[in-house]
Amino acid sequence: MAYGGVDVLHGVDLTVRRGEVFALLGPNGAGKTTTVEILEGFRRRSAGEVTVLGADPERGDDAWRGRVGLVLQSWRDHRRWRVGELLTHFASYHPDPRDPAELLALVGLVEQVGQRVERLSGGQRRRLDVALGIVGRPELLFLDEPTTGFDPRARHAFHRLVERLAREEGVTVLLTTHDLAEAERLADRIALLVGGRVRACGTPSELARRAAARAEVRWRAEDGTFRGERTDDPSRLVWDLHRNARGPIAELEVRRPTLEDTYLRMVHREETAVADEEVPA
Ligand SMILES: Nc1ncnc2c1ncn2[C@@H]1O[C@H](COP(=O)(O)OP(=O)(O)OP(=O)(O)O)[C@@H](O)[C@H]1O
Repeated sequence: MAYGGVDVLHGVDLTVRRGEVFALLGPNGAGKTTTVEILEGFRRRSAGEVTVLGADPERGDDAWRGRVGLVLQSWRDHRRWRVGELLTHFASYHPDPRDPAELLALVGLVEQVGQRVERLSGGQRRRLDVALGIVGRPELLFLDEPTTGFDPRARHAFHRLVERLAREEGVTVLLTTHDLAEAERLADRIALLVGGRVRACGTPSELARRAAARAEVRWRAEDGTFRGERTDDPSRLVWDLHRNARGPIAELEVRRPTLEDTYLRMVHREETAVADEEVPA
C-alpha cells in the first residue's frame, strides 16, 4: 500500500478466523489504521488481494456493509443529535437491529439518552461509537483504538462486552490498540506490525516465547540489600536460593515476562533491523 508513491504497507499477509478476536499492535505510524481502513473498504489499496466476509471490500455492497460493524478512531459528524435519537436513527438502517434502550444500558449511557452528542465527554462519545458499531448485530466488528479515553470501569465493562460478543454471539473482532493489557486480555491472536510489515503473529503466549524474554527473580538478601537475576528457569533459581539460604527468603518475587516486555523487545529489535536494512550498501 502506498500513499503518493510512498509504500507504508509491505506484503501484509493476515488471515483472521471466523469468531476470533484478533488484535493488531504496533507503534505509531506502523500502518494499523491503513490496514483496517483497507479491510473496511474505506481506503483503496494500491496493490494486493483482500477478502472480507467473502467479498473484496472495495466492491462491498449494502448487504456486505450491513454485516460489518465499525468503531472508528475519529468521531463522525452528528454533534447536534441526541444520543437516543442517533442510536434509533442508526438502528433504522438495519433489518434486525439491537434494541437502542438495551444497547444504552450495555454501554452505560442510560442517563445520557436525551443529551446532545456534543455535550458528551470524550469517553462517553467512545461508548456511543461502540453502541453505533454494534447496533446492526454485525458478524465482523472493527474496533480501532476503542477504549481511548475510557476510565478503568468503562474499560472493564467494554472488555466484558467484547468477550460476550465474541464468545456468546460468535462475532469476529479485529481490534487495534496501544493498550497491551487489553490485547492480552481480549485477543485470541495478535499480529505485530512494525514499519508496515507483519513482524510476528500468534497467541499472546506464542509471542512471549518467540521474544524469549526471561523471567526476573528478585529477593532481599541476608545483608538486607535487594538482589535480582534474569533467568530462563526461575524454578531452578528459586530452588538453589532455598538450598543455600539458612531460612525463608525475604520478599521473594518471580516476575514472568508480560506482553509489554515482549512487545518492547520485538519493536526495538525490528526497528533496529529495519534501520540496518535501510543503510545503503
Ligand atoms: N492519508 C495519508 N496520506 C499520506 N500518508 C499517510 C496517510 N495516512 C497515513 N499515512 C502514513 O502512513 C503510515 C501509516 O499510518 P497509519 O495511520 O496506518 O499508522 P497507525 O499504525 O494506525 O498509527 P497510530 O498508532 O499512530 O494510529 C504513517 O507513516 C503515516 O504517516
